Order: sequence, then C-alpha cells, then structure tokens
Amino acid sequence: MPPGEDPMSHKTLPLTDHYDVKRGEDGHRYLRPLVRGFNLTRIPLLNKGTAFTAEEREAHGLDGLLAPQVDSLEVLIERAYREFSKRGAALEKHVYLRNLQDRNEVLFYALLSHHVEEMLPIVYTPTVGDAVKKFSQIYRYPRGLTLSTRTIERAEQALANVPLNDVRIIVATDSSAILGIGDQGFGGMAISIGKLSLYTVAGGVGPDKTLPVELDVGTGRADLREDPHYLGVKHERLTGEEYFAFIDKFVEATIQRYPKAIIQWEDFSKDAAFEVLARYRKVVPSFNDDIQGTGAVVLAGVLNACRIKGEALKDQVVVVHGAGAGGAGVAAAIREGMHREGLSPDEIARRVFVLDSRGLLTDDRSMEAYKQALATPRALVSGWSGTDLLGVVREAKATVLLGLSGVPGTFDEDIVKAALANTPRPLVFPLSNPTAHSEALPEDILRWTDGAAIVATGSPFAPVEHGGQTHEIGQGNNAFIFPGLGFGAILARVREITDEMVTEAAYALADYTQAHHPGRTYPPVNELSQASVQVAVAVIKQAIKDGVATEFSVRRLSDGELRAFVERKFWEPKFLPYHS
Ligand SMILES: NC(=O)c1ccc[n+]([C@@H]2O[C@H](COP(=O)([O-])OP(=O)(O)OC[C@H]3O[C@@H](n4cnc5c(N)ncnc54)[C@H](O)[C@@H]3O)[C@@H](O)[C@H]2O)c1
Ligand SMILES: O=C(O)C[C@H](O)C(=O)O
Ligand SMILES: [Mn+2]
Repeated sequence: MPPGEDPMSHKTLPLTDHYDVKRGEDGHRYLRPLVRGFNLTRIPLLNKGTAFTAEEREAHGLDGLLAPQVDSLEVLIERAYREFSKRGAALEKHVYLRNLQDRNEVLFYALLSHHVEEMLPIVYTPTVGDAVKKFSQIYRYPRGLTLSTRTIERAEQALANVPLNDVRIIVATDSSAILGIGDQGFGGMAISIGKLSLYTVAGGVGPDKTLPVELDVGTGRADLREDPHYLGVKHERLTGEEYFAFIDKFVEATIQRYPKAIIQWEDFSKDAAFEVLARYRKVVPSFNDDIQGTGAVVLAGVLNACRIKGEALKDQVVVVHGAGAGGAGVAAAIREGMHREGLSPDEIARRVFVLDSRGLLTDDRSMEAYKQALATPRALVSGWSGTDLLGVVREAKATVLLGLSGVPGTFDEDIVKAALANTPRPLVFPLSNPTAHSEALPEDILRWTDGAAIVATGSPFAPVEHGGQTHEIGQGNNAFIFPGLGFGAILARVREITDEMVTEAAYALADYTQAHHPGRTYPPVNELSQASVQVAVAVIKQAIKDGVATEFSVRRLSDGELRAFVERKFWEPKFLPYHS
C-alpha cells in the first residue's frame, strides 16, 4: 500500500509523506526519502542544499541540479548568518528566516540554535507581532493547517492533506487576542508557527512532529474584511454554537488523524479561552498557553524575585493588572503558590488583587464567570480611598505589580512609587507584549525606584545601567514554560495535562534559575533548552504521580535516568544521511 493511503493503520505510515527515518544496522539514524531528484530540493525537511554529498547526489537523482561545491552544515550556517545580518529591519530578518524555514528546515533550526539570543526576538516576540499584522503581505508558502469556514466541513480531508503522519504537538489559534494586539484574523497563523519554532529549538520536538494551525472563523475587524489583499475569510467571527461546532470539528478530525497529538490553545480572547480549555482538556490532552503557561512562568519569576529579596511569596501583596486569559492565569498561579506556602483562602484574598479595565474585581460587581473566582470581597475594601490601580496599590500595600493588560504605560511613575512606598524592593513586571504594549519601560522603573525595583518583562529588553550597576531584565515569557511542558507531556504520552503538571513546571523553572543564576528572575534566553529539559522532567514526574502518563517505560526511571531520557529524545538540527 502506498504511503499515507490507510489513515487507520497509523504505525505502517512513514513519518511524513516524503520520507521516513530508520535506524540502520550500525545503530545510526537514516533518512529514507520517498521522492527523488528535483523534488528533494523543494521539500524543506528533506532539502540539504549544497550539503548533499556526492554519493547522495548520484543515488537520488541530484547530479546536474546542484552547485558543484559540497558544503558542511557549518558552512551553510555561516553563509545564512551572513545573509541574515545584511537584512535591516527586524521584519525583513523575520521574512528571511521564515523563507529559510520553508526552504531548508534543518539549516533554519541549526542557525537558530547557534544564535538563540539574537534570533528569538525575530522569529518570536516581539517581531512575530509585526509578522502577524503583515501576514497577508509576507505570505509565501503554505505551512501548517488552515481550517476556515470554507473548509471546516471537510476537516478530515484537510487533515489528510497535511503531509505529516506523526504530529505530536499542535499550536492552534483563532487569532481573537494575539499578544496585546487583538483580533488579527488569518494573520494569527504566524503566532502558531513562531511558537512551534520554539518547540523545536527549545523543546526538542522534531519539526516533523509539529503542526501550526489557524482556525479562521472570520474576523471582527472591518478594515481586514475590506482589505482586498487580506488572505483570510471575509466575514464576521463565528460566535456561540456555530463557533463551538467549528472547534468541535477541528478537535474530532485531529484526534482521528493524530491520536498522539497534544493541543496548545494560543491567543484565544478571554471570551472563548476558558470555555475552550474546559471543553476539550479531557477530550484531547491540551492546555491554554496564555492562562496556564503564563501563570506558571510568572509564578516562577515571582518566586525567584522573592528569594532575591530574602522573603517568601506568602509575604507579598500582589496586584495583577489585566483580567483576561493571562491575568486570570497569573492570579490563579500566584494563589496556588501562596496556598502551597500555607496561606488560607481568606489570607490569600488579602494578598492577591485583580483589576480589569473597570478597576478592582470585587464580588459585588457583575462580571464574566471566570472572573468571579478572582474577585475581592467588597467588605475587605469598604474603607479604601479608591479601587483604581493607584488606590489598590496604596490601600492594599502592594509589593508586586504584574501587568497583563496589554495597555502600554499603565505602570507610571505614581504607581511604581506607590509600590516603592510599601517595600524597599518592589517587584514590577510589565508582562504585556509586544514591546510597544509593555506597561512600563525597565529603564523608567529603575530610575523611578533608584535601582531598587526587581524588573522582568514579557518582551525582551536590553540590560539597564543605573547607579553604576547593570540590571539584567528577565524575560517573563511563557516561552520558558510551554516547550518543556509540551515536550514532557509528549514523552509521557499523557492522557491529560493536569493543573499540577503546570504548577510543577513553574517550580522546576524557578529551581533551574535558582541553581544556575541565583541573582536573576529568569535564566538568559540562550538557556531556554536547558531550562526546558528541567521543566520536561518535572512534568513527566507529575504526570506519573497524577496517573495520566500512558508511556509505561518512563515510570521505572530514576530522576537521573529520566533526565538522560529527555536529553536523548531532544531533536537536534543535523542533516541525517540518506538511505535508499
Ligand atoms: N509575558 C507573557 O508570557 C504573556 C502571556 C500572556 C499574555 N501576555 C500579555 O498580556 C496581555 C493581555 O493578554 P490576554 O491574553 O490576557 O488578553 P485578553 O484579551 O484575554 O485580556 C485582556 C485583558 O486586559 C484587561 N484590560 C484591557 N484594558 C485595560 C485597562 N485599561 N486597564 C486594566 N485592564 C485592562 C482586561 O481585563 C482584559 O480582560 C497582552 O499584552 C499579552 O501579550 C503576556
Ligand atoms: O507570545 C508571547 O510572547 C507570550 C504570550 O503568549 C502572549 O500572548 O503575549
Ligand atoms: Mn499568547
């Protein structure tokens, strides 16, 4: 039977429609291509460019098609880096890298892993925000799966058309709340692609096991619908039953085609995020990155900052500004952290305050269901002078400010100085992305507090010099959680991703940072993959404890063996030799 013909007999299918990976008698892994000649140069996961060896060129119909020189991967990396460096604007660099990814995927990942610190802000936040906005203009080749109202009725066929046969991780967005830039229609595909690049470079998942998905249910943006160059479907967003019928079809078809896959829900607006997570998390192993990944990464950073201050989390008074997917996830994670340090629900209520665009969430206000659990009892604030941000920081004696509002500049001088009045070293984390949406600039925060604040941001910022000291700015971005969380979940073949697995990911990240960079809130981003390995190990251990790990072999492993197992499974960007 030709490859890909029988969707039911999963094990008999090759890894992709274009190649399989086999282990030779010598124990090494080989690529077994299923296409020949020119086609080999057109499939990004197969193409080696001028690194095809003389033997491969002869055996696979490439003689006469390639430049005579046979290069090593290292030379290709140098050449690509030189080209990358010639590009000026960040978006141009992004387009260069995306084109490289669509031309030669191993080279793309090899280049990226050599230059993580420089290139992460290009393939991911903040530049990915521009790529989302301009997606219709920079669109070149298809990548991943697009389901729209035009194709959703044929979702199974659409999935059958994807040339990958063993997808393990899917990042799916409906583009309703991309970063802090809102509804972006079809453009949100760029986020799914960017997140999955991190899964490979930082989370060890082979690119042939990743699938970006755009769920194009329409857009609420009239300007996009009226733009002749906009590539998405041009109607209002589906809502209510129609919306969920669409997502149901996606989930059902995905489970059929990829029974081993995990879904990461990304950038769903608060109006759908909580419901989507609750509806599917027991149907397909899945998590919401903005709620859960963000909660975990912020908990980890706050725990580390407390250690730096020589205090405990339970001593802090935390204000979460923004009550969407991110803010709600962060508030829940901080509460869980305080609970673990022994505080009662009543004590926690006096220490965690959440605000949305109308001010403090109090239990006498009418609000969305998910916000009710985060609301402060009205009686607790009855004597307060105000319940806007400044009022809450002053009256609650806030020591920690966490910004997840998407509104730039909301942590102004008055607010930050009000926090400084409550504690010698306030934690000020403007976490909104991309850069232009940050609640404050690190240099301003450090100036206003004369270097006393402990600062971390969602987007990358350069170190700040203040008072003869260099302050590294930790990047409190869920990129430190989701690759390890997903990788661990894949390796343990989990039935479900539990809240405890996510919380353990947070503590693992905090421990990693504490062990390797005791003075920092987060590790430097060039250690993303090492941190992710530690996160993955903790996630697998918790999955076993929770009884959701179906991969039997991991249950027998000691901590050291588990770590070695995770490291062994970590995909590395190398050209595998071809085998006929
Ligand atoms: N650093 C990270 O890892 C990370 C992760 C997730 C989200 N975020 C950032 O958080 C921001 C919000 O994202 P989301 O996914 O929660 O979006 P969302 O659409 O679910 O929620 C946005 C929320 O912001 C709040 N808000 C809006 N205007 C406000 C105002 N003037 N004052 C106070 N609150 C206001 C509202 O409560 C709203 O619910 C974005 O900028 C996003 O980039 C950062
Ligand atoms: O994408 C990011 O950089 C983090 C986060 O998921 C966000 O939505 O801002
Ligand atoms: Mn997000």
